[in-house]
Amino acid sequence: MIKLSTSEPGFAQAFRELVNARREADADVARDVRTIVASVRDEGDAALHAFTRKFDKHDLNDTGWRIEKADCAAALEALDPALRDALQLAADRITAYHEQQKPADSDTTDAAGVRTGARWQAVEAAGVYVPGGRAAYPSSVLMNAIPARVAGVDRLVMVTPTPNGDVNPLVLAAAHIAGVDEIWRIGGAQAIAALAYGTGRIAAVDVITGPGNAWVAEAKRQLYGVVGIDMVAGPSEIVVVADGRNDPDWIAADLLSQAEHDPTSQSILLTDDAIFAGKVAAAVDAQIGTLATRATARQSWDANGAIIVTATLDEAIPLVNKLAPEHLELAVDDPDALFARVRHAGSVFLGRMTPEAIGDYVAGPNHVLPTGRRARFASGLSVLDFMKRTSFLALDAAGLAAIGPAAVALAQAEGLPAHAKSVAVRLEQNNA
Ligand SMILES: NC(=O)c1ccc[n+]([C@@H]2O[C@H](COP(=O)([O-])OP(=O)(O)OC[C@H]3O[C@@H](n4cnc5c(N)ncnc54)[C@H](O)[C@@H]3O)[C@@H](O)[C@H]2O)c1
Ligand SMILES: N[C@H](CO)Cc1c[nH]c[nH+]1
Ligand SMILES: [Zn+2]
Repeated sequence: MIKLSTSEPGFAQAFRELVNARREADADVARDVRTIVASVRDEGDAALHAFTRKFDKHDLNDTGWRIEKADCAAALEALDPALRDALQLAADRITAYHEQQKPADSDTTDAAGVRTGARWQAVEAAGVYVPGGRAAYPSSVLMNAIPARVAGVDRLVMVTPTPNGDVNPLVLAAAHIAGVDEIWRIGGAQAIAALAYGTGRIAAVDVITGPGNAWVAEAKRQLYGVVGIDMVAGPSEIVVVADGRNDPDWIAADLLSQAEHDPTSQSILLTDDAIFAGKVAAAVDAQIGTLATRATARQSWDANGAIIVTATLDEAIPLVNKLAPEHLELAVDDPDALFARVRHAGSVFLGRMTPEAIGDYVAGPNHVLPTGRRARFASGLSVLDFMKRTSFLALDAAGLAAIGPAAVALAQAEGLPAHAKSVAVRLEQNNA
């Protein structure tokens, strides 16, 4: 963990280095992903079989390639009732939030008599990636699959690695609640390539969504264009802006909640209180050893964690905008005052009683969010990621007479006579 203070002379340079540090795909990951993607494209299921044996340590021919719907129904049935209720509460809240995102079609006729509009439709097939390497993510099943269902996707395919052949029943139960159609026991870059190109067993999809580690994120990036993607959602991140009136233990827990995801995760505290900063650092060290995930959290905190002391909390916000974090907590009395000045963040958690983890599971907004400063230009997963828009237009003779001559003039100026003619012939007939 690095400690910085805006009052120190070397701050600008040190902060630049923090912002520009590459935690995700390095050159080796990009190269390895290219090899994996090419193998799956050329060898299909044989490559999936080999990579699954290598990375997930099981033989798909023994464990089975697919998880059947009946297994998911049985997993839900067998679930501890409290967990079943928790999953259902999460699913209901996520559904309600995402229902509000459904876009409206438009169809208007303007003053020139020209009818224009747009019609939204779901993609036919969507593939959702549910991480499963270090931890199983039933919550990510709901966060991916529910928006797809709300959008109206016809075929919803889920891929998730099952390391050593072990299946997490909660993941299956969540898939049942969310209405997933197909589940394949594959992960990593090979799973993304299989969804993009299709293999003998797995039919290709139109869009792939979901978070994952560096190999998953890089595969999505490389395959964008062959297939649609939501965004690049890699290792988790959190920035907490907190004043000295917070309980250091609470803030330390918030920082560790994202550090425990991945050694390349990043947790950063910004505070205007140097004494509080020291207390949080001590609380992180005290708590880390108590976590079952301590090895991962320790690596993440040591390598990528930061505590930055600012002169005022106002001074923290431009720094937040440079970091463009996946998650931003504003643990202050008047979070809206700071929030008004936040331009770049995937999701913002307002006030002392809104820990980021509540958004990971049950609040309703999506937890699949842009990482690696991509919140500058990307947004969290939504119903729109599973839909596309077709525009349409209709003119009658009067409408064409009103705007056609301008089209002819522009076509001629572009040196495209066939364009000009296709409009002009109709205008001439109108005038005849
Ligand atoms: N941004 C978000 O919205 C969000 C949400 C949830 C989770 N996450 C992130 O998802 C990630 C989950 O990572 P995970 O590892 O637990 O699961 P994962 O499913 O993303 O990755 C596991 C797969 O990675 C591949 N892999 C592992 N080592 C490899 C290597 N050396 N070479 C090639 N491929 C390799 C394997 O194929 C394996 O199946 C974490 O980084 C977490 O922070 C992000
Ligand atoms: N924090 C992750 C997104 O970065 C999502 C998640 C799932 N489970 C726990 N957390
Ligand atoms: Zn999380």
